[in-house]
Amino acid sequence: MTAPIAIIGAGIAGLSAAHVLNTAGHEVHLFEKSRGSGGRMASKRSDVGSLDLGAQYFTARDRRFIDAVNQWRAKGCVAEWDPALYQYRAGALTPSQDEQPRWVGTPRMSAITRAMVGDLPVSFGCRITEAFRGPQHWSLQDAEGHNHGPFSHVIIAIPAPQATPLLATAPKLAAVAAGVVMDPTWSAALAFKTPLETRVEGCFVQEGELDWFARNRCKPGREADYDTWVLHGTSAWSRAHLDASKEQVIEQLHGAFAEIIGCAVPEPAFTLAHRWLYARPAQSHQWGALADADLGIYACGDWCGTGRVEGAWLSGFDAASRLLDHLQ
Ligand SMILES: Cc1cc2nc3c(=O)[nH]c(=O)nc-3n(C[C@H](O)[C@H](O)[C@H](O)COP(=O)(O)OP(=O)(O)OC[C@H]3O[C@@H](n4cnc5c(N)ncnc54)[C@H](O)[C@@H]3O)c2cc1C
Ligand SMILES: NC(=O)C1=CN([C@@H]2O[C@H](COP(=O)(O)OP(=O)(O)OC[C@H]3O[C@@H](n4cnc5c(N)ncnc54)[C@H](OP(=O)(O)O)[C@@H]3O)[C@@H](O)[C@H]2O)CC=C1
Repeated sequence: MTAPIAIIGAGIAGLSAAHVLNTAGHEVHLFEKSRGSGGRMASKRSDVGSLDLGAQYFTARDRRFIDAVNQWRAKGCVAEWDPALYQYRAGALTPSQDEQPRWVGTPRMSAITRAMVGDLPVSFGCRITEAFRGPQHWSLQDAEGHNHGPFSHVIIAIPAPQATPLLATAPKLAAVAAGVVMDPTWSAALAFKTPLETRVEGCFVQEGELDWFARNRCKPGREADYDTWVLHGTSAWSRAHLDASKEQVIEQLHGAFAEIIGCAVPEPAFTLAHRWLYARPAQSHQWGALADADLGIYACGDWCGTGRVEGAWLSGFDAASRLLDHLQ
């Protein structure tokens, strides 16, 4: 019997790879350090409903990804989001509608990876710390010292700085991953009992602390008891405030939002902040995925491509396709 393929990371890249391999008849096993799937597409359940603190929406430009999005739409876990878009630049907030289709998971962003997991075997709450290559097979060690294996191949689908130590057996791949810089993003959520008197539903911000903010509850399927907003700091601001307290971050981003939004902003009934240490690669790459076919180890994730949801999905697809090619 052939040993299964190990996939480390149950974000969209790891699950995209798992789907390709599973469809081709291969047994896979996923390892995920968190309690649920999704990674940076996860949603936070809170007293004011679930909040998309990471990815806000995604676009689909590649035909293969468009096909996947259409399948998710048919299953009901994705819907189009057509917000009233604005931009803020040179001190002015102006409408900035465009024709670009934008997609979100429904009823929350995490619904997509939840559907992708389906019946696949996943070990949740299991952080892999080492990957060893024996004479024939791979084995993995987790943070509690447990061993997992044997596996025929390993796909590492986690952010580059976290992937680097797991690629120690393949020094060339490790060196490439080590050279990838990933920028942080501070995310804050505010919830108001009384809706803010504004038409804005999403805003690209081109100056100051903020990069983007959106009215979370206007996305399809979201709970609507509170008027919920998600605010993202720029990479530069987030890096400069990496060690700030959550209270300081909420205060500053709330203040910046109140300056821009152009209506009265009362004290929020609920707030939270989340720091994404490895939010996005500082620059795009065109690697697709990294592979050492002789060893049977692969690395993928948004950092191998465009640094977005589509890029992560395509990278997982590419890693799995290369593995299948190498098996032939
Ligand atoms: C604040 C923010 C806003 C964003 N906005 C958008 C947007 O609007 N549109 C867009 O297209 N993209 C956006 N992105 C980017 C998008 O979310 C990512 O490109 C994409 O989700 C990355 O997917 P991934 O599978 O490569 O990585 P991840 O989602 O990071 O998945 C990796 C998974 O591996 C797990 N893991 C890590 N280390 C280990 C380990 N050692 N062992 C086991 N498991 C491990 C993690 O818990 C995680 O679940 C945003 C990202 C952030 C942070
Ligand atoms: N914060 C993070 O860590 C992080 C944020 N990411 C953001 O994800 C979206 C997705 O990018 P994508 O290319 O899929 O979407 P768009 O085509 O909607 O946006 C791309 C950039 O183009 C500018 N833009 C697009 N539409 C408009 C508009 N109607 N009015 C004004 N500007 C628009 C905008 O860039 P600038 O603010 O002008 O620099 C968009 O950012 C995207 O927002 C990323 O920033 C991805 C990964 C991590």
